[in-house]
Amino acid sequence: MYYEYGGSLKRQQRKRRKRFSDSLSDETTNKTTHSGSDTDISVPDPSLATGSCNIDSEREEEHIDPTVSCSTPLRDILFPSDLSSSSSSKDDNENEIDKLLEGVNMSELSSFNLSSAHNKSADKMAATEDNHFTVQEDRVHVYPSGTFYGLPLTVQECFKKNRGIEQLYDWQNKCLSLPGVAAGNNLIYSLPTSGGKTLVAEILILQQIMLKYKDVLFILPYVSIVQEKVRELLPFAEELSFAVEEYASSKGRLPPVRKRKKNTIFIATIEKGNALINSLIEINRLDSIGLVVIDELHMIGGGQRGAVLESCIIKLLFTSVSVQLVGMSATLSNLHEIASFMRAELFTGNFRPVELNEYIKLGQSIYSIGRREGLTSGVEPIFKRRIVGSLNKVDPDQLVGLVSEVSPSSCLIFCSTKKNCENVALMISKGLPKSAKSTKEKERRMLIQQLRIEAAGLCPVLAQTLPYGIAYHHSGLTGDERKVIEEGYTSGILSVITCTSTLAAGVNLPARRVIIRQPYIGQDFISLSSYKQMAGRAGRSGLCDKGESIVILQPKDEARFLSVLSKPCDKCTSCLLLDNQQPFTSLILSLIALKILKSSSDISPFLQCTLLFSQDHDEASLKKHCNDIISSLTSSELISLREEEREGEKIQHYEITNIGRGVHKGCITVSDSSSVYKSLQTAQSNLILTNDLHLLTVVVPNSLIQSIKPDWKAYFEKVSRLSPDEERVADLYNISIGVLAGRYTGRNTKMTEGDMCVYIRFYVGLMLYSLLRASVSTDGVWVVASRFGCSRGYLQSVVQQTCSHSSCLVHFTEELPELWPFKLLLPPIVQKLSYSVSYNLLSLMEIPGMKQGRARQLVQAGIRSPLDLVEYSPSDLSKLIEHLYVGQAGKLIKSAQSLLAEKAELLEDEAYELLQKISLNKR
Ligand SMILES: Nc1ncnc2c1ncn2[C@@H]1O[C@H](COP(=O)(O)OP(=O)(O)OP(=O)(O)O)[C@@H](O)[C@H]1O
Repeated sequence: MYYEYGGSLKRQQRKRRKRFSDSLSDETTNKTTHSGSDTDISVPDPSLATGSCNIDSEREEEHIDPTVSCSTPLRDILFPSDLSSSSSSKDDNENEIDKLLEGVNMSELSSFNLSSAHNKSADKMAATEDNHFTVQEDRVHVYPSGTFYGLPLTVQECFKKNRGIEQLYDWQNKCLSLPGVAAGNNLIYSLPTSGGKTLVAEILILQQIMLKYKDVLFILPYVSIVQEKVRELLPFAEELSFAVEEYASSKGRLPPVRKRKKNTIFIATIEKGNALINSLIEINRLDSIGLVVIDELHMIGGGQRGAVLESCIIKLLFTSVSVQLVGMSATLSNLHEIASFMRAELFTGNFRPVELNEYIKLGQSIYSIGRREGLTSGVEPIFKRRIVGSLNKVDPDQLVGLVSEVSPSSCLIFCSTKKNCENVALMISKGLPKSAKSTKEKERRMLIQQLRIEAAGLCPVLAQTLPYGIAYHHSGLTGDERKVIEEGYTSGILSVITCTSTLAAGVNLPARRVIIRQPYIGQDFISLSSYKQMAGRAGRSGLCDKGESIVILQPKDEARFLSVLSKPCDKCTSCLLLDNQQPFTSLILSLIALKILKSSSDISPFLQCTLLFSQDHDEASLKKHCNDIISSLTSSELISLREEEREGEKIQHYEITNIGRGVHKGCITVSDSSSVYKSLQTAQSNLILTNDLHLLTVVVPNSLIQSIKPDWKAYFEKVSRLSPDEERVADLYNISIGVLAGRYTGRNTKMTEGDMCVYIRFYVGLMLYSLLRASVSTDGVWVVASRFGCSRGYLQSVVQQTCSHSSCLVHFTEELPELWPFKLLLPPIVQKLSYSVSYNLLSLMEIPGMKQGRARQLVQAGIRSPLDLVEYSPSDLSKLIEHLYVGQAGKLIKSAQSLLAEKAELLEDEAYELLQKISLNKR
């Protein structure tokens, strides 16, 4: 079935024209009453609507639609072009709209591939293979002149000023000019790493925020990337007057407070994004979201997290609210399948602004990865050159030579293990000539100082490598250490980073040369998508004019590596049926809780919204899975059923129970639900609150218990030194010092699986407890990690996971009145854990970019809160705080100011929302 671009465009034009006309008549007939309660000022606001100017007229000035006449001075500033003087009459506006929507022919898009899987405006329909195909698109959407893709020219200025971007790449322009994209259809686009995909998403986001006045959800895969994106968008938010909110780790309010004056970009991890969508569906506010952007869409095939992402998309497809979905990826092979699932237009290309040359190194020779003339399939090495210098025992891969060749340009070296990263960093620093230390000597000394102060310590390996401009980077380092190293590398103080594969996906650090030391990640052979992620870090526009990647191969790995390269990228398959269909079970429970899946008659349309269905098409077997799940949810009392007979057919109606709602709200796995409930019930009848040890042991997530191997010696020693109050907690869990001694000495190793879980739970509880007690000292995390025989980064990740689980338990217990004490006791635990600092630092740690060491220095100088901090000028603060440079001081003060302004605005918005509810109730 061919997708009629022209035909559908006409329909969209008519629809859109109607929308614009409606909004125009609203504008002209009732200037003060807008649809949507957030802009309805018919409700009096005694506290805010005083004075000559009311809040909503301010809002109108801030959000100007270029297609609508407006006489405010701000419009003239934002749209200096002829548009600002367009007539306000409805007919003229309709003509203007016609002009905006008119498509014109364009030359062939030979290097791009466009297809459409589904027209978003069409009714929900079964996604079948023949719904999509590739077409040569011959029409483009033309944006009004004097605008930047429909946006005010200030947006263009912002990109120039903050990113140095003068002009869009040809593909970016073509993608944004697709009529379907401009009309709000779903979109998937796939280009190589560094192709500039994010910019397209950002322009689409700004169009929603500034032209359609909708909020946007931007889903990114990792906490670090979310935080980086928040930092990147803050200057835009300030200049263009929108809000940016972080939804990662313990941050992000559910449901979000509705803002009156601004629209918001919620930047979220997959899990938080899903929770945000749930919360908005629950309060009937999903329509405040106009667009959901998903970066690294291939994550959909990535196990449990992939299943959460798929569930999130399914909810958006299955609700009646229309939200535009945009997904991007560099490594998706079954794009058509995913596009069919997401009912999305597809745009693919091979553009890379900076050339990437890919090599392999075998022995002393470098080969280009290529296709020799006449070769019909696969790739093969083409000899390029020999590396000068002999192989030696210390540096058998000639890494020192490979790094020196590009020095002082940047180089990333991917290693298969964390230990290997440290060893390679040390080896290279020893192999370089002493003179290498003289480059950027002062800056490197300052960086070392920064690690000591802000990240609370300097590890012996980094102490040796940093003077040479080399660092290692992996999950064993604390978040603060990683941040300092990343900043050092981005600013050019460091030129070499040895890292594990997580850096390729989790941090945006480009390099002139990327070296992959072995084609392995841990024990596993490298996959094509991991290779592409790593190699793709080489060469970024603005950084260098070309990039190179070199994979070091041993002869035994050569054939296997070349075969990986010649295969297509990994296929993304649905993960809903993994782990005994747990994700599918959670999704169904969630849909019932959200009242989207109400009865057995909704099953079929729901299934057709799943990736499972797009990939499998076997509705009968999927229905069977659903029915099994419904039965198991009923027998575990998470839902209840009511049967009805309609026209001779039996219909089952689904109803969520209290515990079911708790499980859904707390994002608890259904299989864990009864054990979580029981453990809270048991704990409640014996709560020990004379210290935090009991509560901390209660909130340890089951998933952690399965992955931790205790250091039995440390465990034994710790338990032997417990205070009487702490011993009472150990007794509650039946922790025996004799058993611990047996494990430690290797004599008594027998233990049931259940007992082992209890012992590990208490062990993790002790780790967290020790950390909170040690947090009064600067190096708490270092001391506790070494005491428990783990890395400080790992300890932080244990804290992070426990924090997330504790937040889940708070939501779980909120729905269960019988577990009321936890609703009150857990939030302070989450807060303490999330920063792992003593109470007196908590307020300062809320400032974005604040590191623990710096917060301690500030408190010692009498600055205890963001409010105290904003009293200072950058130069005074710099004089007061040792090793804080004026620039850094200025940044901290600015962050504190933004935080306070944000909090004040939030309070205002909350008050307004409350007043609005009161006044509605009175009517
Ligand atoms: N039109 C442009 N002109 C100049 N630089 C650009 C342009 N578009 C993007 N860039 C820059 O190119 C770099 C890579 O862009 P971006 O991060 O968007 O790529 P990507 O395709 O999203 O890569 P990845 O798959 O690694 O996330 C960034 O530094 C970005 O600012």
